[in-house]
Amino acid sequence: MSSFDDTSRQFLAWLSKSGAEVSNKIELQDLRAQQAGRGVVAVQDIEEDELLFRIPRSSILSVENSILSKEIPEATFGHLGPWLSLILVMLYEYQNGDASHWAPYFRVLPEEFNTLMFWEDDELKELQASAVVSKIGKAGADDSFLKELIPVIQEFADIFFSSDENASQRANAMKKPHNLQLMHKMGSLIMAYAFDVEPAENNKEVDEEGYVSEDEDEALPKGMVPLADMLNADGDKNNARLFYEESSLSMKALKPIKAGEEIFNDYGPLPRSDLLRRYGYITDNYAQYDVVEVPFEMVTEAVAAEKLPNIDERVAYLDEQCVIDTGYDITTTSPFVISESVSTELVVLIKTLLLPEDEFKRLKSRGKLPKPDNIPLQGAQLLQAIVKARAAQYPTSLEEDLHDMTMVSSDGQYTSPERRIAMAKQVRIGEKGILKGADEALMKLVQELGTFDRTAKRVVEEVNGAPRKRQRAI
Ligand SMILES: C[S@@+](CC[C@H](N)C(=O)[O-])C[C@H]1O[C@@H](n2cnc3c(N)ncnc32)[C@H](O)[C@@H]1O
Repeated sequence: MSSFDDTSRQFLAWLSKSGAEVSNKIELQDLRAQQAGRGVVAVQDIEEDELLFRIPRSSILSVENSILSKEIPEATFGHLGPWLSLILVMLYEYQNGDASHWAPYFRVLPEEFNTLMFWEDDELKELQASAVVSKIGKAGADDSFLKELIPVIQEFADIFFSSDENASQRANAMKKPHNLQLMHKMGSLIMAYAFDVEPAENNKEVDEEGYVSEDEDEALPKGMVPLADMLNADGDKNNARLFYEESSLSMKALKPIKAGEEIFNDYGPLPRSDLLRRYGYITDNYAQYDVVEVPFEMVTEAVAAEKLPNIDERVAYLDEQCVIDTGYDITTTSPFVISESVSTELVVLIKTLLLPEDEFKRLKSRGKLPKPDNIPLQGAQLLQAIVKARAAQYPTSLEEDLHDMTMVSSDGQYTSPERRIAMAKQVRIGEKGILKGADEALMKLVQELGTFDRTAKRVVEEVNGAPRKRQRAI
């Protein structure tokens, strides 16, 4: 048995000693040949709703369960927030080595990551103009480690380093690059592995009609749930879900699963760019969620070229109406249909900026906005100019990328530059494909709107799409 399998076995033994129940119809398998680390696979047929495993709440690696939370004031954790609090606890448990209750769990967690946080600059460059590059947030994370997390470790050094006589030096050394890197690793583990853990007791107030009050600001505590986080995900292949019970968390089958099939969780409908940022892998099954973000500035730049009147007043009004955002999404649909692919806000923004002055004043006086359908000729032209400008931000064309296509190979090193570059290329090909589809459809629409006649009406409806069902108030 390889040491990889040995580590899995020891982890499972630790888990059942901690009170977990694991069905003998599943196995934790070595999926490294598919570059997927470990994964959970059915070894016998499983029925819908069948229990796959049950993990006691006490096995969750969380702030609540760590002894650190008995030693450090609650207010300190409150101040740090769920994310940094869990990083603090994980650092503490990790540096405790074999003395930590979660030592066998740490041994199955990865040490190497393909998430964008760990990419070299020349690897990130391969993502070209993808908006995801600006969302990695490495500098921001470093800043919170230095300004928020390390001061807590320094303040409670004796507790954190369990009365080591060098505790304060060790706390000061947390600023060193290798320790900041360790914090990033813990942060990446949380991003790719942790669950938002629903509390055992539902303390939410129930109103007279029996509805539970939802406080949107109330962030659920994060927790690392052993084994539940060994499930991979692959787009729509989700076939299991974690259910929160009073003293345990149960993973159950959502549908019948055949022996030999992998058991998949649901990481959400993420575009491949975000999947790469948060989870460090991509599969074709996420291509359906790809998206291109058009920055707001790109819209104002295109509008500036049109020399339209009174832009500032209109932008201020649109801001009041919550239409102004940092960016707007264009998504993938085949064929491209404006009403489904272009963000409603972007269409409303363009239509408002193009309104004749008296029409704008009339809508504004009634606190209304134009409908997000039936974009006029000038709007379609403007949108096409924006799409072209966005595509021009990528230094290579879609055709060049497709000509020199490197597939994401499952051979070789997991974190090799070749693998990362191939994944980046897939992301940018997806984004350029969306822009190409949008450009072609808008070109058709512009031509038809330019020479509008009865037959053209059909084409216009095809590309514009049917009127939106749920529209913003007008
Ligand atoms: C919650 S963990 C799942 C367990 C993980 N495979 C392991 O060995 O620790 C999420 C990580 O698993 C990997 N992963 C998940 N689904 C995958 C898939 N379909 N293909 C390849 N890797 C996948 C990615 O590295 C991701 O960051």
